[in-house]
Amino acid sequence: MARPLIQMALDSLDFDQTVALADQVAPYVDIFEIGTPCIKYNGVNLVKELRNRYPDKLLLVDLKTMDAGEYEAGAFYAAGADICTVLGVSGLATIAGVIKAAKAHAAETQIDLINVADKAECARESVKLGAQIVGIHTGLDAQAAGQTPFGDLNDIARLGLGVRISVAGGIKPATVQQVVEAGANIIVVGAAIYGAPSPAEAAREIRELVDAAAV
Ligand SMILES: O=C([C@H](O)CO)[C@H](O)[C@H](O)COP(=O)(O)O
Repeated sequence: MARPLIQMALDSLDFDQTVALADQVAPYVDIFEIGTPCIKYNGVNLVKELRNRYPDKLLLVDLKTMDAGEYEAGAFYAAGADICTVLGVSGLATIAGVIKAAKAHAAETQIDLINVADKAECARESVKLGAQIVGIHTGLDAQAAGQTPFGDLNDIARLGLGVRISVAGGIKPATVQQVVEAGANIIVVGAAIYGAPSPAEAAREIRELVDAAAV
């Protein structure tokens, strides 16, 4: 099995805390995600800072774009994003716009299936348009209401779409093996790392568990 990637969700609003957290966990993660609240608060300057600091890491900007796809995402790809996210619920025109912006910068697009009613159909159509990553995502509010991403991950993995599948939504050490075995190629972890007494130690543990599960 190919080694799944670990994506660190940087969900603080504070610019300096975000950069400091990235520095702590960098040895153990493959992708830095600038989370949606964080990118809204800090904008392209944070993309540029992390790009300059970590030229060799993948950088995902969790825009969750809902409209004006090409226009909104273009600025973030230009600032150094490798991947931007667009909401599946935005519709195919917006998704196509983000994909167009990504192609212009030799970058990638992730569809976020959060709150999409027919996730299989949305994933299929998005992949046809050229999206490279399908994101299964139980957001923070849905998590607080007791939801998890595991059922959706199994359903989407079974489709065999031939693109990478990302999973997000409360992933922690106890659930890493389950999501790797279900076919996730990108494991997103936020609170389980940034909320731990030692984020670096928590990230190291996740790295070991992901690598062990993928053998
Ligand atoms: O995308 C996220 C959320 O919607 C806020 O933007 C989180 O980054 C994602 O859910 C991962 O964080 P955890 O669920 O805390 O692991």
